[in-house]
Amino acid sequence: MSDSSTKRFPLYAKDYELFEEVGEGVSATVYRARCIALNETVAVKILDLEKCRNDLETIRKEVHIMSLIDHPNLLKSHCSFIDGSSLWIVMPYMSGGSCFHLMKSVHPEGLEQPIIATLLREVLKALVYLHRQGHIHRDVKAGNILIHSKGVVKLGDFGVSACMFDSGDRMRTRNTFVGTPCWMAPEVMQQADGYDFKADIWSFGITALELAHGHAPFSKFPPMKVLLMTLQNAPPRLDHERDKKFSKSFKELIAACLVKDPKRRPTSAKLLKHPFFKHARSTDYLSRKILHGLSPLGDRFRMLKEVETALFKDLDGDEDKLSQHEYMRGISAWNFDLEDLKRQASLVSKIPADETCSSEIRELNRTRDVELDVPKGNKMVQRSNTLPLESFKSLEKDMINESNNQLSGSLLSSFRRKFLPAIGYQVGMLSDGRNACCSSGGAETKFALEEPDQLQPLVDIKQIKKAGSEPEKKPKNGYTVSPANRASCSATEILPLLQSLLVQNDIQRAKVLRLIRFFDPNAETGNTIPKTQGVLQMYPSREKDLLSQVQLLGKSVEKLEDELQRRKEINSQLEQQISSLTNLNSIP
Ligand SMILES: Nc1ncnc2c1ncn2[C@@H]1O[C@H](COP(=O)(O)OP(=O)(O)OP(=O)(O)O)[C@@H](O)[C@H]1O
Repeated sequence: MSDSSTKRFPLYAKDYELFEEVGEGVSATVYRARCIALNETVAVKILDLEKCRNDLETIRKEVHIMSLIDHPNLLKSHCSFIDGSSLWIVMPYMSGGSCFHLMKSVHPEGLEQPIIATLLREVLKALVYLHRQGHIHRDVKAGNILIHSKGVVKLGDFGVSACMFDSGDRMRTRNTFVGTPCWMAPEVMQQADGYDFKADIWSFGITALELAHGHAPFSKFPPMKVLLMTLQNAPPRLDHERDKKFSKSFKELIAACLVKDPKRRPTSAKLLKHPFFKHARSTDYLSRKILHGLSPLGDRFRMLKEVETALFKDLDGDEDKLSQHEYMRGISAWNFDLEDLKRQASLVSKIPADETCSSEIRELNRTRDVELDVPKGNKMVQRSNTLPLESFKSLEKDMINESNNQLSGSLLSSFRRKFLPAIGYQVGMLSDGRNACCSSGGAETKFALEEPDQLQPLVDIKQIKKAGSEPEKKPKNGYTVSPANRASCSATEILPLLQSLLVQNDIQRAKVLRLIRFFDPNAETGNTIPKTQGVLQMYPSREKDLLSQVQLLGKSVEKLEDELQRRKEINSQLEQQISSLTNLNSIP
């Protein structure tokens, strides 16, 4: 790689010749390209700002960090600029691609120890530098470790990084729920106050396991399950039997990183001195061992995309498949809406603390505040009915899978929401036309539109699994309590969940009405929800973009109406079951 630090890269799209696609993120596509004036091969990451999931500040930050960093193991941008409605980031071309893609295409079972040690050492050097500069990367994973044909390793993607020295709003983003769940540290999931560099050390440990096995721990599970498993299970490890080929020092390195209490994790600088890195070799070794003989990055990327398309042809409605799909693509789209998450969790646990709440329910509510295997002093272990962990802990294991599926589904909805164009973007930034990116950050005019997906109900007890050997019968609505189950399920366990279902219709309804009022503050909503067509007809002269938003919204309202109907049916069945359970419970 030639030293490009002194070169001036042009700031116009016409000065670059784009070739094949070599990578893809949520809102960006990466191309191999040539800078015509300098006759240099580069990578150009093009973000479609109209489709962008991030707000301008986030993008501005990524570009800013990429232009400022100066370390051989960090992917620095040559330049960036806006072309039409796209942001172009020009950077060194890493012809080996990412470790994630490398494993997916050539090493599905993972890499050999000396290769892992070499890769991790380089990544760790990048982290030492970043942490010294006060940055937390927050998305360390194989997908963001890029390799050049000469074996040079660089950590990229600063889309969700945060600065420890930020104040005000920027500081708050340090405490937000971003990253990719499989790699996310427990304290990040729990929104611990002011989590720090050590979050990267956890992700680093997970990345080490990912490189060893070819996939990250829990990668086959949907996001909510990953959250639960990370929080509740013992940290993942290299296995004694399965991972015999790896040294004791590797196992120790992973164990040192994957400690739930961040204070007990080593710093990046200390970790760099770990005996495991004695297994590391030169970067030449990397190029000989893993890059030699590989087909060009574009071909590998195209093949992976074809496999992915064949595997995930029909994603509609299948949340588990969608989850796997996003994992396969290796994207960092999992920046959930935390408020969504809390609201959803509160639906699981929120039990009316008023007269409608029986003493049994109150007792359950009190006893569900179970302390889990999480660092002391953390918010999540405090008594609360609105944070997720208590809620899930309080559910019977048999029930938890079902309700988790529902919750993760909703998180994915949250995730899908990021794809919807932000109207504010189109108005605020793109009308300016060409702008040097670093100076464009102030143009944000995004407004908060509560997206339709947010309205999806969360908690649905699809079924209570059978106890004993009685065959399970699933009625159409998916909820059944067989006589044997009734005997094993206490009313105190079931009633809170049933009650939470009862309040959901009202919540959904209120949200639909709010959305209608958003589009027409004067709308006569009363007790009736107008049909979708009605909403569209209200705005015949609005711009195309707004119309497509309304159409999207309309579809969701229709879905919601169906859902409301379905829930009404479930509710009436549940009421019957509540009364039969109450009767059962009253039998001495
Ligand atoms: N400089 C580069 N050289 C070669 N390939 C690259 C380069 N930068 C990125 N890629 C490829 O493109 C993919 C997407 O890039 P990147 O992760 O920066 O996009 P993103 O939209 O930020 O993704 P994410 O969804 O992970 O946030 C990477 O995983 C990598 O495979």
